[in-house]
Amino acid sequence: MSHLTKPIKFRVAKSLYQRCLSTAAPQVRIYEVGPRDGLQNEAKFVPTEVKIELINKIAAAGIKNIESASFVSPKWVKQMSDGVEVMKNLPRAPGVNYPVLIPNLKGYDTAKQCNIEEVAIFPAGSEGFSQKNLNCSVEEGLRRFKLVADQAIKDGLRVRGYVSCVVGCPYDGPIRPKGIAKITEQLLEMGCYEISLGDTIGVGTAGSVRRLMREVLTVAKPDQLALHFHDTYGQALSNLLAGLEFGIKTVDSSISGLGGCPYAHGASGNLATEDLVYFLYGLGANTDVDLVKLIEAGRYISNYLGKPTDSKVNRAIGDRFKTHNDIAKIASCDI
Ligand SMILES: CC(C)(COP(=O)([O-])OP(=O)([O-])OC[C@H]1O[C@@H](n2cnc3c(N)ncnc32)[C@H](O)[C@@H]1OP(=O)([O-])[O-])[C@@H](O)C(=O)NCCC(=O)NCCSC(=O)C[C@@](C)(O)CC(=O)[O-]
Repeated sequence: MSHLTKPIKFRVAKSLYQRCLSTAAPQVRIYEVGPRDGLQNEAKFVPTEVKIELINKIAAAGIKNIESASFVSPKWVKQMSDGVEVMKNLPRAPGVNYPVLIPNLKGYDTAKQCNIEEVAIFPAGSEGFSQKNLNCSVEEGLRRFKLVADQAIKDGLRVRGYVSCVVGCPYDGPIRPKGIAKITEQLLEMGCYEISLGDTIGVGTAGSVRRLMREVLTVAKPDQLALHFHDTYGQALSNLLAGLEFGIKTVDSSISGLGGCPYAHGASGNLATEDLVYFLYGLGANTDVDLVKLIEAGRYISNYLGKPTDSKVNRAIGDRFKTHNDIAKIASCDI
């Protein structure tokens, strides 16, 4: 039995292991958002070739879903203004999905020229954030996103939906789960195959995530949901554990913990992909991800940006452990 498939000894993780899985190991689908959500907040423009190299390194580590660009207005987010160049020059690895973020039909028409298979639409869960991020009300945002979803589905593309500010909003404060469930339902009705619940400013706790899950699961099945936690208050992993206990199997994360939103000041990066993979190793999950290569990808972008990684695992591993199995052993406390 490999270290990756071995049930671990902590009681909470063992119960999760037993509850979530019918097979030998938990299956968690990782949806990487670093090249988009991670980089969009960087003030200094990251050249197209660096973005492409980062995406290639993440794919080489075994991540199968990598949100690679957005086609938003360059006046609003300049960092993402090279979406066409990224998507036209990006080599596609077999079996890897490269979705892009789309705000409106104009962005969709541009993206459509770039050999894309999946788009993500992103209404806000609060009025204040919708006005700042999309320059329109939640209702108007949903109307525009429906136009995008209708067209994408007609063109044979997959559509993913985000709801942002699912727990708290930097402008409106705490957000009621009922409203988030309603938007989730509307996105499902539009034909989204999955809805990612975004704690955009990272204020959620295991308690607020549980309340949110109970409400949203009245309109969606667990396999129609994904969890997207920013780690501003250091709660992302405990929030994730709370969400996984409801049977959610898709998790968004960002290489090196990069991220933030230009319209949510003070929000930090997403849950780091390296930390997520280490956490999943600990649960005995078979992620098919090579954490050593992932750590290299994280270091590549942190070095380029000239700042320390926000992944605790990347920092802790240092240069001490060189192989996938070494790290898996530490994560399962089996040394
Ligand atoms: C929605 C808009 C476009 C409205 O922006 P607007 O200014 O209201 O748009 P408009 O329709 O009035 O058009 C104004 C100008 O923008 C142009 N324009 C309009 N659309 C596009 C486009 N797609 N691509 C290129 N150009 C565009 C349009 O052609 C026009 O050009 P002009 O005639 O002045 O020369 C703008 O507010 C926008 O781009 N917002 C996106 C902001 C953003 O990217 N935020 C970060 C992503 S969301 C996020 O991070 C949260 C998430 C998803 O990760 C979940 C979580 O973390 O929880």
